Amino acid sequence: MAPEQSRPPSSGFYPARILVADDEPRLLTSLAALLRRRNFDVTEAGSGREACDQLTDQSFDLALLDLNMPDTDGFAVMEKIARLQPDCGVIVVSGESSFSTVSRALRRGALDYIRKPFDPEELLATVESVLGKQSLIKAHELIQTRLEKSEALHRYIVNSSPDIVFMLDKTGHICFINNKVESLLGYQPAELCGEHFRVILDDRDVARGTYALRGPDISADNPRTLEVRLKTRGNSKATRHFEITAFPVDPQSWPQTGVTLGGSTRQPARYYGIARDVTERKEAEAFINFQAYHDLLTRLPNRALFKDRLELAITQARRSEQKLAVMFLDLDRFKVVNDTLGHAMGDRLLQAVTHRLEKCLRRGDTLSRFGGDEFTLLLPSIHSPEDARGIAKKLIQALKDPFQLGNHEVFVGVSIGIAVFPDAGNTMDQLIQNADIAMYHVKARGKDGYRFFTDSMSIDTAHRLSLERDLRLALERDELRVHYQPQVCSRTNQVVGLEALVRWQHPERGLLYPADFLPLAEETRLIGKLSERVLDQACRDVGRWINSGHPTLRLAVNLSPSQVEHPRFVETLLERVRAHRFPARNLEIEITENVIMSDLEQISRKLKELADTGVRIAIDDFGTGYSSLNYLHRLPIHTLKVDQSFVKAIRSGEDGACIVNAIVAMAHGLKLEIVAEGVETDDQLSYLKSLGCHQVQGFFYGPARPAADISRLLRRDGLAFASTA
Ligand SMILES: Nc1nc2c(ncn2[C@@H]2O[C@@H]3COP(=O)(O)O[C@H]4[C@@H](O)[C@H](n5cnc6c(=O)[nH]c(N)nc65)O[C@@H]4COP(=O)(O)O[C@H]3[C@H]2O)c(=O)[nH]1
Repeated sequence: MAPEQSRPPSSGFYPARILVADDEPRLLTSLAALLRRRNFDVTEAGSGREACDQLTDQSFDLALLDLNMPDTDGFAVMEKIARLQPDCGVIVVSGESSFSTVSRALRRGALDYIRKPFDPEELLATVESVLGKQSLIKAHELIQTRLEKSEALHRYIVNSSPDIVFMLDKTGHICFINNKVESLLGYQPAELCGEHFRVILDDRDVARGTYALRGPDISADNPRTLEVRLKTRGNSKATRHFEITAFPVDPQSWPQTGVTLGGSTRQPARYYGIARDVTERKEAEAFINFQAYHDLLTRLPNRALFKDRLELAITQARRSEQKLAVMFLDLDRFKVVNDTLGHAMGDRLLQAVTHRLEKCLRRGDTLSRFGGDEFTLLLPSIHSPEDARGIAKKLIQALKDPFQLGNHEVFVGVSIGIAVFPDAGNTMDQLIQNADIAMYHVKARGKDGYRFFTDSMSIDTAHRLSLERDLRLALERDELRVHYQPQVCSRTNQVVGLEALVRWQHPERGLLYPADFLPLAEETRLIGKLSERVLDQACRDVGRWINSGHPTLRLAVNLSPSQVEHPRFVETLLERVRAHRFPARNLEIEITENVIMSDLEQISRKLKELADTGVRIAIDDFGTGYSSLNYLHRLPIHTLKVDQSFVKAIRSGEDGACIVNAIVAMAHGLKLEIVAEGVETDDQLSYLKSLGCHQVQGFFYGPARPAADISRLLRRDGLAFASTA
C-alpha cells in the first residue's frame, strides 16, 4: 500500500483532478483510495460511458483508463478526451500487455502505460511524473505565449514609432531598421539590413555622418546628435532632412550585444539610433530664412543680405588689395508705369527687369532689390573701374528693348551710380551712399546713363539733410535766382538769346550753382517746383526785354528729365508760358539726348505738340549721349548745342576738335541751328567761325549774370556785344 503522504509537488495551487475509469469495482475503489491518500481530487467512473459523461461535465488534469470496458472502451474515451480536453493527460492501466495494444494506446496520445496488477508505488510515481511533465508543458506554453505577446508589443512600439529606429554593428552596417524607413524613404527594411548606413546618406553628408559615431565620449546619456540628409529610394536627388540621435549600446542595459539581429548580418549590434524626419521644420526654417534675406517679388537678396555680402567683400578686397564696385540702380519711368497701369503690372515689370539684369552678371556678383524700383549691385573683384563701366553699359543696354506687359509695351531705363572701393569709399555705408549720390547726378543730367562717384559730388549725410531742408525753405522764401548767359552771333556780336541758369542765393553759404543742389532737388522731387519757378521768373524777365524793343530775343531754358516725362508736361509748360503772355516762338527748351531716347515715341509726340505752337527745341550737350542720329530727322529739332568738352578740345587740338567739325557739318546738312557752348578763347571762336558755327555761348562773352546786369547791357548796347568782347 502506498503510504499516506502530502500533495504531489506537481499539482500547483489546487489538487490535480484525476478521472479514474475501470469496470472492476474493487480495483476502481482501491485505485481511487490510493490516489485520494495523496490528496488528488479523484472522480470515479465504473464504465467507459460514465467516463465520457464525466468528461462533458468537468475538466481533468489526468485520466487513468482501463482499456477493456464493455460498452465504451478506453480507446473511445481517449478519443473523447483528445476532442474535449486536449490538455488532459492519459495513463493506461490495463491488463492488456500485447505490444500492439500498448503501441496503439501510446499512438492515440497515452502518456504512459501501467500493467495490472500494478505496484502502488510505481503507479503513484508514474502519475506524479506525468502530472509534473504536464505542468512543465503548461508553464512553457504560458511563457511562450507571454513572450510572443511581449515581442508583438515591442515590435508594434518600434514599428509604430514616428521615427526610424535602427541598430548598427561596429563597422556601421545596419543590423536592424524598423518599418518606418519604408514610409519615410521608400526602402524595405530587409533590403537595408546588412548594408552600410552610408548607402542612404546624401553624398554631401557622408563624411560628417560616418565620422559622427567615432567620438570617444558618446553614450546613452550623452548621445551624438546630428542633422543629415538621407536619400529617398530610386531618386538619389530627392533627399529628406533627419535629426539622428545615436549612441553605442551599453552592454549592461542590453547584454545581448553579442547576438546578431534578423540573421542578416554577421556582426553583433553595437549602436542604437533614431532618425527623426525634420524636413518640414528645415523647409520652414529655410523659407523664413529666405524671407528674412530676400525680396519675395523678385527673389533677389534684400538690403540686409546685400550689406552682409558687401561687408564681406570689402574685407576680402582689403586683404587682397583689390578693387570692388558698388552700383546703385534706379529705374527711370517706373513710377509712370506703376501709376498708370497699376501695381500688378508694376510688379511684373520689376520681375522682368530683374530677369534681364541678372543675365548680365556673373555668379559671384550680387544684385539686390534695395526697395521700390531701386537695385544695388556688388561686383566683388574687379581689376579696374573699366570692368564696372562695361557692366553698367551692358545693364543699360539690357533694358533698352520694350517690355511687353499684357497688351502694353512699356519702356524703362536705368540710371546707375557707381562707387569703386577704395577710391569712392572705405566702408559699406559710404560706398552705398556714394553710389546713390552718383546715381542722382545721372538723374539730374538726363537719366538712363551711368556715372562714377567723384569727390566733387559728395555731400555728407548731415549736410545733405540740412541742404534738403534749406532747399524746401529756399522755395518758400524765394531764394532761387535766375541768371542769364548770352548766346551771341559771332558774326555780328549781337545777343540772339539768353540761357536761363538757376542759382541759389543761400543765406549762409552764398551763391550756389546747380551742381550743388540739382541732384538733391531731383532726388527729393523738388525739381518740379524749382523748374516752375525758373520758368516763371525767366518768362517775366525775358518777356519784359522782348517787349522793350528786343522782339527776337530768344529764351533758352533747361528742362529736367522728370519734367519732360510728366504726362501733363506740354499742357503745364504752355499754361505757364501763356499765363505770362510770353511768345512761344521766343522760347527754346533744352533737353538732352538721353531724355529723348528714354521713350522716343512719347517724347516725340510731346515735342511735336510743342513745336506746333512755335516753341523751339534744342538738344543740349550734343555728342555726349547716345548720338543716335536716327531721331534727328524724325523730331522737330531746331538747334544742336555742342557740348563744352568738344569746344575745349579745340584749344589742345585733340580728337574733340574733329567732333566739332562733324557736328557742325551735320547740323548744316540737316539745316539745324548750332550753338557752341563753353567758348572761352579767341582761338576757339576763330576756329568755330571758320567752320561756319556762328552762335556761341561762353565766358568769352561772359558768364551767366543776374537780370539787372542783362537789363543794363541791353539798355546800354542794345543787342550788340562788341564792346564787351
Ligand atoms: N567752364 C565753362 N563753363 C561755362 C562756360 N559758359 C557757360 N558755362 C556753364 O556751362 C553750363 C551750361 O549749361 P548746361 O550745359 O545747360 O548745364 C546746366 C543745366 O543742365 C543745369 N541747369 C542750370 N539751370 C537749370 C534749370 O533752371 N533747370 C534745370 N533743369 N537744369 C538747369 O545745370 C547745368 C550747369 O549749369 P551751370 O553751373 O550754370 O553751368 C552752365 C554755365 O554756367 C564757359 O565758357 N566755361
